Amino acid sequence: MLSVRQVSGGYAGNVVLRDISFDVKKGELFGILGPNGSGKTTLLKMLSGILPIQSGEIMISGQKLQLFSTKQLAKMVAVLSQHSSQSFSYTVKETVSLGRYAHQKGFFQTWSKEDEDIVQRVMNQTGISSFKDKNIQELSGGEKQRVFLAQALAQEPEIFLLDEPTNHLDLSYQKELLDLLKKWTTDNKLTVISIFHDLNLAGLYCDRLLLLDKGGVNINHIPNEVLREERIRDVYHTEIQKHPHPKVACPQMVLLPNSYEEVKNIEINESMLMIDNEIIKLSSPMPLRTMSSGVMGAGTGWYQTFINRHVDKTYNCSDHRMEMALFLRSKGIEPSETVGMMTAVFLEDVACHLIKQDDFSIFVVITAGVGNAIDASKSELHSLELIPGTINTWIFVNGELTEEAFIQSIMTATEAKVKALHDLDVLDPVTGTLATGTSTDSILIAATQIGKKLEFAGTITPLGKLISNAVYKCTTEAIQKSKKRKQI
Ligand SMILES: Nc1ncnc2c1ncn2[C@@H]1O[C@H](COP(=O)(O)OP(=O)(O)OP(=O)(O)O)[C@@H](O)[C@H]1O
Repeated sequence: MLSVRQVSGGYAGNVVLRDISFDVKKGELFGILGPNGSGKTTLLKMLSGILPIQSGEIMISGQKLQLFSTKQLAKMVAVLSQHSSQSFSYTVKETVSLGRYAHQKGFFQTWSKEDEDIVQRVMNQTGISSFKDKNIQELSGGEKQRVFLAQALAQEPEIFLLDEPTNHLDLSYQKELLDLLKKWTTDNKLTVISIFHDLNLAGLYCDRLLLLDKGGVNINHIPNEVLREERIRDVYHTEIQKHPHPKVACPQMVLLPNSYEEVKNIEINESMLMIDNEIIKLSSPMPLRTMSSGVMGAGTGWYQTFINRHVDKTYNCSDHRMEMALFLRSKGIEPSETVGMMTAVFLEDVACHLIKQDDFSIFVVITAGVGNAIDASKSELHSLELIPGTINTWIFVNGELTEEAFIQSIMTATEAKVKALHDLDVLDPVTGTLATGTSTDSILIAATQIGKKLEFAGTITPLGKLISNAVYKCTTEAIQKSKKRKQI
């Protein structure tokens, strides 16, 4: 659809862009990124024909941009610039209707039913019909932005060029505008080329991204390749971290504020633990990064309070999450800031252990009942009935874990737990074979994310060795305590 070949140019005496080449396919949503002054707006001006290029070639549908007449270009290419809002004193509908100019035919240009229908439709789509008779000067920045968007859409262009279209728009209109553009690219094969400052919106909506740096192309690729931590850090000169979006397969970047570096080193240890008949509670002085399978706070997150709650063997509740949330609230604990687990084990039989290395440490807290023990290799022989007896494993790491290390910590802890069960000869009551766990075990890995960077947690790594050691010891001790209680 659009082809840019070795284009250079800028302003009198100031070459801003050098040797830019890229192609945009019909129906693509193509994002242009880059730091302030990298040449994004200059490039967009060149694509729209406002700014002549000094060398190279811009082709639209196989024809050189310079060979289009103004009217032909206006039919083909619509532009929503950053400064569209410096407007004349027209009503909203009049402003939108101006978008039809290039489509009007003959010397006495007449307003057709088609023109009217299109104007009505785009006003509905952009949510501006309700104030169509208002003077545009009376609108807010976001409302004006939507009016100019409607004007551009009324043009029914094949290519739509936008300079930071979400500027001035609140969260819901940002989403609506981009959803609408995306829909137009898929339904009507509209080609959208847009400048973005918000890397996350670009990552969410664009098919491809062009990253400009100091007037040149750094990369032109799919969002996942462009939005790489090292690349964005180098081009934007700022600390940033990449995360997967929780719902869709799109990259997201988060900024790291400077205050993040200033948090003092703290150690999660036994002094933060409180144990009574009802709960084991660990209150951290700051939120910890977690990965867990708790009833509350499952998955990944940041949590400050950790609860292991004793419930009766007969505990049965159709909505145990809701019941747990009510229970926590009754104790003055905020459920949204809490990782919560349940166990029928007597809480005084908990085993905990702090192990230190030179520059990091871990604190492990385990309760273990094995009435529900199961051999994972023969689990198909079990019915779904849940018998009380659960191993709840908490591992607090005073250090900074990578994503790999979080997952490896879970693997290492599980291996150490299985070995403890084997060495204690814990049997699956249904199969009579050695148990590998219980059917309701839960795990929590919680890290301060300050101090020593711990990249890996496999069994042979420094962190893995500590986890293996502490989990094996604590699981063994907790099972022995709970077995002893049963014998009494
Ligand atoms: N009209 C102009 N005349 C001369 N130089 C200009 C003009 N407009 C922009 N420039 C210069 O061209 C360079 C690129 O500007 P441009 O507006 O294209 O950057 P940008 O990437 O869009 O930046 P921003 O993110 O700040 O909008 C800058 O150094 C700027 O000072």
